[in-house]
Amino acid sequence: MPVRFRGVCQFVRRSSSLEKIRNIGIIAHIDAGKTTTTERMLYYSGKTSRIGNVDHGDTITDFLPQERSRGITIQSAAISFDWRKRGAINLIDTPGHADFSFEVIRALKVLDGCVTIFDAVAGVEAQTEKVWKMAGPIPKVCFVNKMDRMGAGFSRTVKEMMLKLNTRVALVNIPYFSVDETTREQQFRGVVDVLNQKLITWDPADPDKVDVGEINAAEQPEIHEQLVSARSSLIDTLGEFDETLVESFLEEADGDYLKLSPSIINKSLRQLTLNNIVAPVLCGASFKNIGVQPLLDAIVDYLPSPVEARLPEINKSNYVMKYDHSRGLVINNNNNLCVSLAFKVISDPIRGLMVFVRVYSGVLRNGHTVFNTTTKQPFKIGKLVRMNANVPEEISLLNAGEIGVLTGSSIEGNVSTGDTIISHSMKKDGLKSFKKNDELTLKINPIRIPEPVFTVTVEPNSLGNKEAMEKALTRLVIEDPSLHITKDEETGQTLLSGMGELHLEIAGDKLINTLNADVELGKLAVSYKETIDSETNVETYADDSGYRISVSIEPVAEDFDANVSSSKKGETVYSLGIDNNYLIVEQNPKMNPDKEWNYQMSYDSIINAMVSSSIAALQRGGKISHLPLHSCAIRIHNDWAVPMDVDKPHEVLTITRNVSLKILNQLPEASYSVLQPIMNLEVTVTPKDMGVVIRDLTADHDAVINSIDDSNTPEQSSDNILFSQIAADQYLPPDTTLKLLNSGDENEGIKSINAEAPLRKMIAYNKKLRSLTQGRGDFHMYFKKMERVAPDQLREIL
Ligand SMILES: Nc1nc2c(ncn2[C@@H]2O[C@H](COP(=O)(O)OP(=O)(O)OP(=O)(O)O)[C@@H](O)[C@H]2O)c(=O)[nH]1
Repeated sequence: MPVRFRGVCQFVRRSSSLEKIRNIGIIAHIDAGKTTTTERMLYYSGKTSRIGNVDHGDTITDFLPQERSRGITIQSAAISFDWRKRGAINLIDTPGHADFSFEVIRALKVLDGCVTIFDAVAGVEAQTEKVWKMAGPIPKVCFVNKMDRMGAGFSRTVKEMMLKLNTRVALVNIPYFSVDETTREQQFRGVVDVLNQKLITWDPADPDKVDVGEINAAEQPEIHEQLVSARSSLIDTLGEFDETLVESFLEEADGDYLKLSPSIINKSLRQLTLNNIVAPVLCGASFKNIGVQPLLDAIVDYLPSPVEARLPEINKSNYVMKYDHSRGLVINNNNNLCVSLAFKVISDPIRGLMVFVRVYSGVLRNGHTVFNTTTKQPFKIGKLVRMNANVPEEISLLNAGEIGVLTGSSIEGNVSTGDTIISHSMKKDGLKSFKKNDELTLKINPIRIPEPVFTVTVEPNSLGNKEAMEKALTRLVIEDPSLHITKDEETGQTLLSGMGELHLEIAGDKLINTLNADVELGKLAVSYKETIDSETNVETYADDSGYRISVSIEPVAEDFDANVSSSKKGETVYSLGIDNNYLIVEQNPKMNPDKEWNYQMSYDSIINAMVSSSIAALQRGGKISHLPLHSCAIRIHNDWAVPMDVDKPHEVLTITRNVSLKILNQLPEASYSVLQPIMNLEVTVTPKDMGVVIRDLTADHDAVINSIDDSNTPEQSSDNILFSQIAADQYLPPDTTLKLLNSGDENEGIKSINAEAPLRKMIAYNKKLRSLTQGRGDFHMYFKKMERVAPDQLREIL
């Protein structure tokens, strides 16, 4: 499929002032319309000359063959475009399927704002709730999409937003319907612009025809009444938090809701959105090309520029971080300190390794030598590019606040997802100007990797293929760190673990068809783990050459937070990356890297050796079934020491590993437990199917039912009593086409069953639900926690 970007030269993008840049993501439940909306944004911005369609497999951002054939987004795609000279938007279209949540997590790490899309028929769906929570304090604009569908409910969806997402809303526009002359049915035609008091309608036959008209109170009394109510409600909401707006309302507008100027409302709404106090809401039907231009305006009007975004979380509490309007973020008062985060790595068959980075401070330049503070290695940047989905555009530099890609053979093996990169903004080889134990140890807090719950065995089809298989697997994990490779110590088999059935299916497909590995994948199995229930002994290794390492291992809680614990005086906690495992190093005053360091080995290489050996020891597994250990912390006590004259960390690695294995072995089998993944389920069914589905869930799937809600009216909890009151006070226009398709039949009053169940009981449940409900039921499942397996179930599992 030829790429259809408009314009001849895509290689020069005007450098935009920082205030105009918007680094945003589109997040939502699967199928809400993220890719369809992105495609319209590209078209209306002038970036493309034709509108692609998800259902025809020809959109810009879903460019992987698997995405095009399945009609779903699998990986986040980044694209940059300008909007009416007002904004330079860097947009990441994220996947909605729960199995690809890591793609959303890593995109959110580098984004300043997001657009959350809602399906107006389905309302606030399970994965939308999840990604909304994941986005946390990131400012959000909401878009109620698919307003053209039968059963769409704008107000019902907005009410759900308040109740399920506990957010205050500000209706920027509300839907406009008119009667179709041939069918005599109400049809979604456009929106009422609440701020500018205009009626905006789109021509269904021509995507470029938009009509902006006045609203005449005498001729359109109903619409006018809705406009007055919506505007009053909007101003009242903003007024609760913004005294300046109230003053303008009383003095300049004489208390008349229609007189307050759009610019004053906009300014107030922008500030409250940036502070995450309210979420602006708009509506449309992207598929019908309705409502996308106002959404683009809202992105520029309400979402932050890189000089207004929240500050990155770094490991240096003593560093000052300040925004400068021309330079962007300045860290540690050093204008030349360029700090970037690698948030995504892909290997392209033509261009080789490509590393997506977000520059937080300073300027990242082509050809400069940079320092990876995670691996402690310097390397040279080859080319810098900006990606337009899968089409690169060469650039010479990236300013603070921008997102781009590092390419070239010199980056190969030097940078992975989550690494922090430091460089000098002006000098090519300027690393010497940074202090070894200061700027060069600065790290942006790591990207959280979610728990893998499913595993498959991967076997080479012939022994000669083993090396190629391992190489391909390493490549796979470099691109997607939510996939994990481990070895079964007993059978010697290679295991590939991931977040769900689809995740592993796609990974297997990529391994065989893209990375050309000649392998066989085994049957899907649940990832079980073991943990320890009590602390081990403290075991000390000491010898005459100067090594002294005392180790003990302790269980940690499921919600253990390494960052919080690290702030405890006298110890540093290092996450081991997977399985909620950690290394805790107690400070030895005699071995302080911040003071004079006279050792041949660097402090970091000692810690790296301890981390590697801790991972190896915990992977060796527990005593019940040699399953990898989970929720454990290896503690290095404060008497540790290494010889001054040894320059390789090999001994540290061996000693830590052997001592850890010894103390784990001393622990009796009764002190070990097996853990299994427990999943949250949300099953949506018609009342007719509810009985049979609940019976099946409890009898056959060991599910515990937590609640049964009307799918669109969340259960009342103490958390949302406040928001129930807020929802009751919020003006919401009548839902014009609320009637469901086939209304009057059993589809009315869809119920949502919220339950939890062990993952091992839920394999292939989708297929079973479809057969139980003749295809009417829908189901979503995501990881909740690891839970100890009761002794009577152990035999069944093992
Ligand atoms: N009727 C209607 N259908 C829409 C609209 N927007 C999207 N769709 C359809 O909804 C389906 C899903 O659209 P996508 O854009 O792929 O949704 P998505 O949120 O990107 O999906 P994932 O990335 O896979 O999570 C497709 O069949 C679209 O044609 C809309 O405004 N109206």
